[in-house]
Amino acid sequence: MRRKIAAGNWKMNGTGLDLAMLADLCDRHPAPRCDILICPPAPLIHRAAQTVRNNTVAIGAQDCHAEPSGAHTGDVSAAMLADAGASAVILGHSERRQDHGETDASVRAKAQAVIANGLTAIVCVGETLAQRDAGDTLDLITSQLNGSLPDTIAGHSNVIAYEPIWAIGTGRVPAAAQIGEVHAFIRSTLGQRFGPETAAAIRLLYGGSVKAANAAEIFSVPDVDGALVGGASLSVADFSPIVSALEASA
Ligand SMILES: O=C[C@H](O)COP(=O)(O)O
Repeated sequence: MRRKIAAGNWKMNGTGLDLAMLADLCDRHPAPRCDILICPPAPLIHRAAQTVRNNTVAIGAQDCHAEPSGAHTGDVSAAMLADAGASAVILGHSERRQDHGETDASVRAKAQAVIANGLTAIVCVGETLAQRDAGDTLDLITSQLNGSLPDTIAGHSNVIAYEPIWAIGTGRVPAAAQIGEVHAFIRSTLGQRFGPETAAAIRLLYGGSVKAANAAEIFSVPDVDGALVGGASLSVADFSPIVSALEASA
């Protein structure tokens, strides 16, 4: 049975003042029936991990370098993130693919580093509106999965987030049937490459304008094991109801 995940991606938002939200979140979900993960900006990871220490919320990062150390100014390694208290790393988010030219190959190298350091890799895939309108969604997802995932993975150490780019921060959400089609396709594609047992263990998250108002419907879709939430993860008032909706579906 896959344990569901409510993951928050703060993106480039938040300062130390915003960490109070984490204590509130822990208080509101003292014994959650799903994993709860918050990925703040890198400078906040250590303090965030201290804030939630021994509690119900895990802390993750939004990116890392593929190398363990060296002359890579401004970058941080997976080992450094683990040392700071992170237990997961988001990789290949469309904003990083767009803003920093990240490729499937670089995402794959980062995923290998993350898994080698005992962290959970959350690998993001998803199409643009033009790709969807052209009928290319499933081909694009296939090539992103093939290129971004290492050859050797364990189900429990990998999460895939399906984030249609046109749904991110726009308030537009695919129909439940569209989400279900892509998630079922991802599960089947993973099964062909890694075998049915591993594919059945990998958690598949949906991301893109998830809010309290639409969470229950999204979580009712087969093969949706949780959400990667952007804007609505910045406050307890917005995020806690999403966690509750996921707990209710678990
Ligand atoms: O990583 C999170 C996604 O990009 C979704 O962001 P959003 O919930 O603000 O649409």
